[in-house]
Amino acid sequence: MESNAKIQISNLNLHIGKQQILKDINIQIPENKITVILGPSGCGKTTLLKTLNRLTDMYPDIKVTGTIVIDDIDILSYKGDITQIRKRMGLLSQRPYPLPMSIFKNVAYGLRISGRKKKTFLTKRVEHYLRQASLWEEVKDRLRDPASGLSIGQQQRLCLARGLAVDPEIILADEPTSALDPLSSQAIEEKFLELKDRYTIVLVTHVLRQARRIADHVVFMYLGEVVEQGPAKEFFDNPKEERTKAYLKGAFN
Ligand SMILES: Nc1ncnc2c1ncn2[C@@H]1O[C@H](COP(=O)(O)OP(=O)(O)OP(=O)(O)O)[C@@H](O)[C@H]1O
Repeated sequence: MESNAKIQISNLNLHIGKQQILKDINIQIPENKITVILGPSGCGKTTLLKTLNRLTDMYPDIKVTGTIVIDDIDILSYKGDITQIRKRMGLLSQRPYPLPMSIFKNVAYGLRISGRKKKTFLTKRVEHYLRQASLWEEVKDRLRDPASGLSIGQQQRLCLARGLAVDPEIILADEPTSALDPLSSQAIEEKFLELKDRYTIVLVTHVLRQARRIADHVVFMYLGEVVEQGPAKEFFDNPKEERTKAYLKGAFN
């Protein structure tokens, strides 16, 4: 394994019923970098992301083989409490899903379930994570209002704050800007660039321009396979595979 690989995926295969969705995937995801998983619709990006925190456990007809090693633990064969694994990863989905409660409680939720209930502690930490997600200034005077009253872009930043509050090491983001306006998208991208010093970020997107703006490392998938992967500069400036070259030219977006 590369010395700085945070996540090592080896020989990963995933079937849903008889259909093979992921085919012999081998990926090294470097620590404290933004790894972008790129590829056309239906190539398996979201499914791959779901295997990383074992969300695939929820589907009885999914069969997964191979290994996903995170800091020396193969999370696929891990028999302990899966929430311990999931707690190490914050998840951002395409559309924000704030909990049906106040802005404050949304962020405090993760802290509360891990047993931190003291009011003064919660107040400080909620401010801290809202600042980290660049939302504090916009919401500090209405922390008790329902989160559903925020704009979609604000809700996504709230979900980021909620995710950060459980103190993860990894952020998994599935097209987190696809429902956002350009300014809100930019805010999320800038946040990721800032956060990568402290977190390993895995971002699924099919927006090439976004990948060019923020990726350190790129994994290009097509029809359930990894076609090519490597440092972003090399990937964009000097792609090796014909399918990558075609994709970068916009042949099958
Ligand atoms: N629960 C499921 N049951 C059956 N097939 C599924 C299921 N989930 C995903 N698939 C299939 O697996 C393939 C990969 O889907 P996935 O959502 O991972 O692709 P994607 O690259 O994320 O696509 P997009 O960019 O459109 O979100 C698709 O052919 C999809 O139809």
